[in-house]
Amino acid sequence: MRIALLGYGKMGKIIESIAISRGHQIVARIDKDNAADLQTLTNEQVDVAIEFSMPAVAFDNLSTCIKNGIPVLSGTTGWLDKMTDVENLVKEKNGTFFYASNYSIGVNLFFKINDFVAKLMNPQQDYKIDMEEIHHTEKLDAPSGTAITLAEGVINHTERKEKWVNNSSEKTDELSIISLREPEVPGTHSVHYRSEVDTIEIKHTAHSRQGFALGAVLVAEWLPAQKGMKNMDDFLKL
Ligand SMILES: NC(=O)C1=CN([C@@H]2O[C@H](COP(=O)(O)OP(=O)(O)OC[C@H]3O[C@@H](n4cnc5c(N)ncnc54)[C@H](OP(=O)(O)O)[C@@H]3O)[C@@H](O)[C@H]2O)C=CC1
Ligand SMILES: O=C(O)C1=N[C@H](C(=O)O)C[C@H](O)C1
Repeated sequence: MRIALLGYGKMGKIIESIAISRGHQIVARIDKDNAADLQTLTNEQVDVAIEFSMPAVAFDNLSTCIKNGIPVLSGTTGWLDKMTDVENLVKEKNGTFFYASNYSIGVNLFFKINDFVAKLMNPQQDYKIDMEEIHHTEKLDAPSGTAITLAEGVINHTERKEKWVNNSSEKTDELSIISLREPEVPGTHSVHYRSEVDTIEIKHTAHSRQGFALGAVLVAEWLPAQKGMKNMDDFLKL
């Protein structure tokens, strides 16, 4: 398959090496210095684009691909306020777009575990719920996209929770997400249910970025045959 990489940083480089090891060809590497080259890419040169860039530029990158008829998957976090615009563009252009806050298979199983635990704990009012995410110090956004997905899972299944906040909170209707930044951490997420007598904790620890990158390449292999807005549940049939 002919792949265009949009964003050639930490993730772009690992995705490149996995894609090549699986027999694919990297036909474009778009980064800050050659960002204008994206305008010239067409679906005759590229089968799929993989976008891991930065919150401020992701929407423009994705829109260009959709306008140029290139199926595109994005892992960039911190731009989701523009998702409705992407949906409208995909409809208008009959395009193909895939988004996941986390491409690791393990994290997507963890999302399902999180939903199950939240449902089970919903009636247990003695437990206070809070979350923590830890990432490397270069991360631009907080809370992480993965933490937001987990928080949405908890809120959807917990009657007393209305919204998440990115600070410590004692309000019953708020779900607190604490974001910590430490050198070299690829991504650790935990959800805690704390009572006077015990704590129940579910936790996912990424040991490297390999799981995110492999997931993105597997989705890229599947995506060109799809149409419309797609996500990990469609891909994994979870
Ligand atoms: N969904 C998932 O599974 C995962 C998501 N992520 C997310 O992916 C994104 C990228 O992560 P990561 O690779 O670690 O970040 P990096 O900062 O290492 O890489 C981002 C790259 O984007 C480049 N860039 C800047 N402007 C543009 C532009 N206009 N077009 C294309 N590229 C551009 C940057 O260049 P320069 O440095 O020169 O500015 C940099 O090389 C983040 O939002 C992160 O949260 C990360 C891991 C997993
Ligand atoms: O920036 C990162 O590194 C990561 N970003 C994603 C997120 O915001 O959830 C996924 C993963 O946790 C690594």
